[in-house]
Amino acid sequence: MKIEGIKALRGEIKIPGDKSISHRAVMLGSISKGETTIENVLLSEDTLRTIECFREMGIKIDIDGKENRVRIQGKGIYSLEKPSKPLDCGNSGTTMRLLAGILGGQKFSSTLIGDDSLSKRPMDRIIIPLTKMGVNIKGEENKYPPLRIYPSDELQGIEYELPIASAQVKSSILLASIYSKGRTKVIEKKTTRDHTERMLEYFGQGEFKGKEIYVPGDISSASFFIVGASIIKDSSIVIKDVGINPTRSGIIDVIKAMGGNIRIENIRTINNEPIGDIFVSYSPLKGIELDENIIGRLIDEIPVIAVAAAFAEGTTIIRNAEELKYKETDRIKAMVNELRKMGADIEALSDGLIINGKKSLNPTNMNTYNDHRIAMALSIAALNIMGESKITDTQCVNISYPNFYETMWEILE
Ligand SMILES: O=C(O)C1=C[C@@H](OP(=O)(O)O)[C@@H](O)[C@H](O)C1
Ligand SMILES: C=C(OP(=O)(O)O)C(=O)O
Repeated sequence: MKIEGIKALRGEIKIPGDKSISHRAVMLGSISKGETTIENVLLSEDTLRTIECFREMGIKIDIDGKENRVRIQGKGIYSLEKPSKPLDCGNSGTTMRLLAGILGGQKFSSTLIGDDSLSKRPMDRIIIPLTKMGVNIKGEENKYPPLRIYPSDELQGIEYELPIASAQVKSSILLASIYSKGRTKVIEKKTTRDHTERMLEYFGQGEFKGKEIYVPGDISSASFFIVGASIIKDSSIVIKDVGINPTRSGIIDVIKAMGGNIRIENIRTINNEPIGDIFVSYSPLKGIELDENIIGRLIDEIPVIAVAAAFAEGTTIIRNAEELKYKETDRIKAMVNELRKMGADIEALSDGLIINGKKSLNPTNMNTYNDHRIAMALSIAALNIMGESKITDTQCVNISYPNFYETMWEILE
């Protein structure tokens, strides 16, 4: 992909549906009774993996790609059928970790596999609490995929304090608790996204009934354009219908604290999730130190926050973000390597980054490490650099945002 520096980002855009909410809607729809319709669902490689896994287990799911709509014919929490082959989660950590919670309560054996990247990501974080609940789950070296899950006696609710801030671990436990006897309580010291809690409430207690769901635009996908419009002079954009759940909106707080020009209008709630329109325009940014409690509210936005920091005046410090090492790639290492190629002053910490901003950076050749967030963050940096940058392997944007480049071309001037 060749990207040249541009004058501005201008216009009104709509962002595809939230990835986390789309996964959860497909999962809960598949174990509910009756029809669930999901509007504005994200149809990307990751969410299609979740859909395929439930189809493998006998759930009828119709996809209308033109309308971004999915219809699920659910038959209840015990209606899943034994899959005839391993369930392939591809690149998607959310699919593997959340699905393991549901599969733990089934009366059949199953295996969860993933691609090279997912196969290196830690699963002991779910194996440990699920095992405490009575789930019979095994990983390679007790830690890595494939995960093998065997039927077990009735599961027991647990009280569990999350040792790491992870919505995927929390959600895996909550989904297993649907199949458990007694109460489950998950304690988190640091805020992580609460979409599972909100959606469980929306589907109702006891037996889940099929529902209509509208998925808000993904604030993580919006963040690339929020940063782009903040750093590229003369930019002014509107991003319609974005999810602004407070457990996800750390990016807005950070850009505001850096001196960004950003406001939210038309705030309303749809199926238990807040949504609004985000207005962003260019404003000179200054470096800040991120509060440790905000990290869970913007974990996937750190690569693009690093880009904002690279062009800001002064120093930005990000700590308590060791989790970045366990994503699709080591995102600390990837951002340091690639931003340095552009001439940025950036240093890796064991749990974060220190970035001294510069007025301008240089065009160069960059790698994405096949990580969608790295690809999109670097693309935004390239838009703010005079001359032509080249980025290899940008097809990985299909993991979370298949139309990313189309939208980008649409609004650049
Ligand atoms: O629950 C979710 O949908 C997600 C939680 C986060 O992962 P962790 O729970 O591993 O932090 C995030 O990075 C991922 O993109 C989606
Ligand atoms: C880490 C991510 O997703 P997952 O964990 O589902 O692979 C992400 O989308 O940035």
